Amino acid sequence: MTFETLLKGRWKLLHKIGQGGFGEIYCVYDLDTQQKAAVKMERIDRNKRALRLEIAVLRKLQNSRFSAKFICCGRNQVHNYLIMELLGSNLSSLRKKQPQRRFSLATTLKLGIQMISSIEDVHEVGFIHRDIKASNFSLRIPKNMKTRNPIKPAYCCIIDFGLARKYINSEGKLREPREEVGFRGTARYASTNSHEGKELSRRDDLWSLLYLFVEFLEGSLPWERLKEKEEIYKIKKKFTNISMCNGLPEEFALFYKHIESLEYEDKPDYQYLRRLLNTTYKRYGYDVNTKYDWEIPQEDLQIIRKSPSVTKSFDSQIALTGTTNDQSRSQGKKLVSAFSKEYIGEIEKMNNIVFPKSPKSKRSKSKSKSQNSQKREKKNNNQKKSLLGDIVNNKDSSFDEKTNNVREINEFEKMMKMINGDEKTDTSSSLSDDIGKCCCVIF
Ligand SMILES: Nc1ncnc2c1ncn2[C@@H]1O[C@H](COP(=O)(O)OP(=O)(O)OP(=O)(O)O)[C@@H](O)[C@H]1O
Repeated sequence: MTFETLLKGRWKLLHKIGQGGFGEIYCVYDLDTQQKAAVKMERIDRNKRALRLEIAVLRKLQNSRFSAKFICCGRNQVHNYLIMELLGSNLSSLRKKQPQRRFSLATTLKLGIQMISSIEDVHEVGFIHRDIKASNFSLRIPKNMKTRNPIKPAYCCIIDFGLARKYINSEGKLREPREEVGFRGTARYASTNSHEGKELSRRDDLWSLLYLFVEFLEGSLPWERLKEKEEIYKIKKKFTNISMCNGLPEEFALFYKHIESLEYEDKPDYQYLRRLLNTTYKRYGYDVNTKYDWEIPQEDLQIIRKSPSVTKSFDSQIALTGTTNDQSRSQGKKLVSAFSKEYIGEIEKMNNIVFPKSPKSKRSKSKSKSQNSQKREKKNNNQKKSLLGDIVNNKDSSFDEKTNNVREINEFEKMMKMINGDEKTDTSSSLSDDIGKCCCVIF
């Protein structure tokens, strides 16, 4: 290492825990208190300096439950550095470790409520974060939550203020928006205002948060595979409307409506947004005992891992928590991922490409069938099964008498041909496959 490994003669550098565009994060050991901490280091010779701003914001946030504790800052020959409370995993890496890379509804809501509060606290001290994304939220290590202070520190903390901007002046008044502003933030989560070079305000942090919720619940964002800002913008623009909340509990649409109604100067109603998530949480039967996904034992997680959508994750939570509320169960069924399918099609169209279909998309396709069509399919399959039974038992029965469905007749004729050896059996449409499908539906 090119820098001294003992900072201020007290903090010993242990190992690297993070790397971002602005600096490197290391775990350090405090020789005085024998506690671990985190240090963010920024090279002095860097053109862009962000650490100073970061330190300023972090210091202002010291009364917030949702911020890492500031310890000290300093500088050596090579680096400026900030020493702060050591936090745990960030939400991006946690999500990626979950089955299908998504959080359950319960975990999303629990985190979401804290994330709203953490953003509110940043706004309260006069800054907009401008880079809201999952890797900028980290969990507090549980032992750091023990405190004599009556206000218990929160579990989820907001970090990284390198792109923050003051939106109020020294008199506490809103700063005039600039005419033209360069893009700020991370393309995947940036609001459309940011793509359009507009001055960002409090509402834009919440737009990014809404994208994050969709990503948490769906496992990805519709523009996930796009790299170019302009392309991401085109898709966002097309779909940044209420339909992005399709398949999510209706409170997310209300969340959407609220932030959509906000102008540059408006203060968001954070309390209302928290209440929305809290209402969803209760409506689905979750309570204080509902665990975060990473607290659920591996064997129980297997149930969730098998599930193709949020609906199933939700059902698994019910199974795990023992809640048998029929109403909330049926509401949970509404949580289907119509959203992603719609977007993937659009991205393919715009870019003239076809993404390989994953098993998941096939599953969600079948899942999106309405109950009626599922019933119809079951009835048809029953007919098919009884017909097959008739064939096997050599009963004299004509398919026309059983059903008028032309598709079924075609399938039946195909089967007859195969039985009579007129048509080659292939893996895509074999009689055994058809029988297999019938069995799947019936058993
Ligand atoms: N106090 C902390 N304790 C533990 N880990 C931390 C701490 N601060 C940051 N990290 C980890 O380091 C990663 C990068 O930190 P941070 O986002 O502050 O750096 P950055 O250079 O601004 O990153 P980016 O360019 O991605 O915005 C975080 O995602 C987090 O996992």
